Amino acid sequence: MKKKPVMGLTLGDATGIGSELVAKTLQSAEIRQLATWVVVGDERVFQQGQSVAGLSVPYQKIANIEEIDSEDKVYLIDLHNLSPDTYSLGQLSEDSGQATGETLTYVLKLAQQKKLDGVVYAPINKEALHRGGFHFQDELHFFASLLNCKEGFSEINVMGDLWFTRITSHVPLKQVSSLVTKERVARIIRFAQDTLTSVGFDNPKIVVAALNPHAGDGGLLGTEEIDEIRPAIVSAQEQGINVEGPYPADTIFLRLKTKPFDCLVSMYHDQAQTGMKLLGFNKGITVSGGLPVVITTPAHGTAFDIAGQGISDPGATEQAMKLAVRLAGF
Ligand SMILES: NC(=O)C1=CN([C@@H]2O[C@H](COP(=O)(O)OP(=O)(O)OC[C@H]3O[C@@H](n4cnc5c(N)ncnc54)[C@H](O)[C@@H]3O)[C@@H](O)[C@H]2O)C=CC1
Ligand SMILES: NCC(=O)COP(=O)(O)O
Repeated sequence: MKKKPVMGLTLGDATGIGSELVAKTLQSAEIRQLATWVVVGDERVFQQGQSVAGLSVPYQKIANIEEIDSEDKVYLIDLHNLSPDTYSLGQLSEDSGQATGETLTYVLKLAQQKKLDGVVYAPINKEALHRGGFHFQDELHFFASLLNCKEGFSEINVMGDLWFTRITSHVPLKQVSSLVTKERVARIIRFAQDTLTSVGFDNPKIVVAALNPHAGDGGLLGTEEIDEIRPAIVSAQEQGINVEGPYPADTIFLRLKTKPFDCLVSMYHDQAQTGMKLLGFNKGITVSGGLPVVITTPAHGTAFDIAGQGISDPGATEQAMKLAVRLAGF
């Protein structure tokens, strides 16, 4: 039995803060002893990250995963697919997006073959990934396609003991209302229940946000609560799920302060992400939930405005690494 998991760690979009974050996190002895970390990406990008962070990470370069000879080293698989001469930090690059997609493909295939116990990716840029030739609405759909998953997946955010998931995610706001259906709400409530149970929650308490101002005010301000959300909640309650709502979204974080819910189901991306990120920008994690491979990432993005300055906070990436190890069963 292995004492430590073998975890893939990608550098994210090279134009952002990803390689700097990877260098900073691997500087921590606590993080290094958690797993055998296998950095996958271009060595020159990794070196750029170390230089921006002002530190040097000891690692052993290997040609493939079979060359790992110790649980206690950091390894690098150099894909040699992106030279820092071809992009500028803080500026979107198609080349970098293409390398990001190639790197994630490589690392997910290793995980699919059980040669990695999980994957942590430093922040990527969705637009660059798309322009680089990976035509998916977001990385979750890209991962699902690579792993041959058609349904049953969704983003999950984790902030300490509080979990979040969403009825809609990376879609234009004008599509949200049509996607808030009874079936979808019921499915995501069930997804939240199953996810939290699988990580050890006993009878998790789930709260569901409304879509409209003041939960629609009896239909005056919108009818999705009456027609779609409430019936889905009632149906979930009848199946024994400990779920409440819909509650007005503008005060739902206040409710979380006074009543200890375990999971908030929101209707659209910014509804919960805004509050979640305010709770601790340096702690939030995103999990690609419902896939056969453990995949985590920090909840923040590529931060082009500070790329190359060495001031990025590695806290959320460290949390993503710790959670990935836990989800991998170690
Ligand atoms: N983990 C991932 O792969 C994620 C990727 N993204 C992608 O990142 C790109 C940029 O997204 P934005 O909405 O601009 O959000 P962002 O999170 O990149 O930046 C928002 C603000 O937070 C600051 N910030 C972010 N991370 C920080 C850190 N570790 N330390 C200090 N300050 C930090 C930035 O400087 C900026 O002012 C988009 O393409 C988005 O899709 C967004 C969230 C997660
Ligand atoms: N890459 C994960 C991701 O995009 C999650 O962040 P968010 O866009 O949902 O805030």
